Amino acid sequence: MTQDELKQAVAEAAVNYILPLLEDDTIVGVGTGSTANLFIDELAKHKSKFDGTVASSDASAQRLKDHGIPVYDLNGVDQIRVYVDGADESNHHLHLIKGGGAALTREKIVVACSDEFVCIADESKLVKVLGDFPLPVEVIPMARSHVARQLVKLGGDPVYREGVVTDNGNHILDVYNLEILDPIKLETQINAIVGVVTNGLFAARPADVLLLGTQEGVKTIKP
Ligand SMILES: O=C[C@H](O)[C@H](O)[C@H](O)COP(=O)(O)O
Repeated sequence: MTQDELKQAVAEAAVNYILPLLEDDTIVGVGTGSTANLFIDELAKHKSKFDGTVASSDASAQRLKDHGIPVYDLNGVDQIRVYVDGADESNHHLHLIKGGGAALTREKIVVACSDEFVCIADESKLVKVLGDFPLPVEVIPMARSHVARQLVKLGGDPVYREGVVTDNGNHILDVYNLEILDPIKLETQINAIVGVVTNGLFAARPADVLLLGTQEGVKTIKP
């Protein structure tokens, strides 16, 4: 199977995973990226079985609306039953790196409001140690150089993602050459730098389940 076929398989598996959770008043949290897009397309086939969604990006919100699926403002929603999203890397504890599509902050906010986080990814994303994928950090624009200097002190090589403005109006630094042996500690350290909005480590609140697309089928991995 190609990588795209593996992504399609996990998108379908995610819908099958959440179907028993859906009731008339259920709100589904929806992530961002190519894998999440396939999930949205599969979810649309069941749009009569739940209330609506909260999206983690303007792009996903638009795709959901194009399918006729209601998208709610997070501030008007009490409870998100389940959040489904892709990742750039996952270790075996389901600590993740996310933000390759610059949606990390809204993703982390929606995860924080969700009862369960289902991560969907093809097998190329599962790693022993996080950090081969450069860690995205969303920064307030005027703080970009200051934050970059602090990230160098933490051992990384930050690179400004030129031309990218997040949905929140901020910039992204991609931090190369980190060997992330303690993801929870590094997530906390980077978030403590003044000017950082958030970073792409999802370790303090990891995924609850990883549906991993492999050549042997979709595997369900729990920490
Ligand atoms: O900001 C983007 C998100 O964190 C994505 O979930 C992540 O980059 C994975 O995207 P894809 O499914 O396209 O590999």
